[in-house]
Amino acid sequence: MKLKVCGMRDPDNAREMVEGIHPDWMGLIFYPKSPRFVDDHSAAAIKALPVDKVGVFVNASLTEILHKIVLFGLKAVQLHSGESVAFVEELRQKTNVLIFKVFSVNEEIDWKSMEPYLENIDYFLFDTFTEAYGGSGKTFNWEILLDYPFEKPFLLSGGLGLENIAAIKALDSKIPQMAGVDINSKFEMEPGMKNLDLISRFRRDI
Ligand SMILES: O=C(O)c1ccccc1N[C@@H]1O[C@H](COP(=O)(O)O)[C@@H](O)[C@H]1O
Repeated sequence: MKLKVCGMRDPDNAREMVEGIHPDWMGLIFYPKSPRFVDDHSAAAIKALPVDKVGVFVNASLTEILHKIVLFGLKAVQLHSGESVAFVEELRQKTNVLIFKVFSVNEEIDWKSMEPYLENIDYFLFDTFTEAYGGSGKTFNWEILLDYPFEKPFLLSGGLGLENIAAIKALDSKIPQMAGVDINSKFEMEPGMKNLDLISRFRRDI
């Protein structure tokens, strides 16, 4: 199962995380209203670390996303708001990084509305709905995902913690398209500062 550790912004904490955990991806949140917002100075320091970086964007312009991809050597972008199909298509044409399209889950998922994105993205990512866009620390009802109708792989997110390991593995065994997990606020000492001991335990047991 792939592992994305999101919301890193302290270069020392990020380096220790990469050296100790070797995640598949590290997420950098470029949304100024997030308590995990990474400024350009810190992102530049993190750029050199040997891990694939995912830029997380909320209501960002195409120009901003393309600029950050080049500036920080991003390998993927996570589109965490209501980006249109046309927006994603244009992004796909202008860059070759992986695209994760987020769908925030409230009570239900409208599978039909996801279909037009299929040809221009690499992963769907399911997160718990929150007015703050992400980082809620809450899980959603994963039963909904048992009806997942596409071949496209997806990542599970939203409030994942050590207490969810057994349930994550059970879900993973039932849905072949589930490619990995995205962890964030449940592994923090404070917003943006990860507890590496907790992440190691998660990595070991997942
Ligand atoms: O973490 C944030 O502050 C955040 C803000 C805006 C958009 C995305 C954000 N984080 C993403 O939220 C999910 C779930 O996080 P959590 O486990 O519930 O804390 C994760 O994908 C982060 O990338």
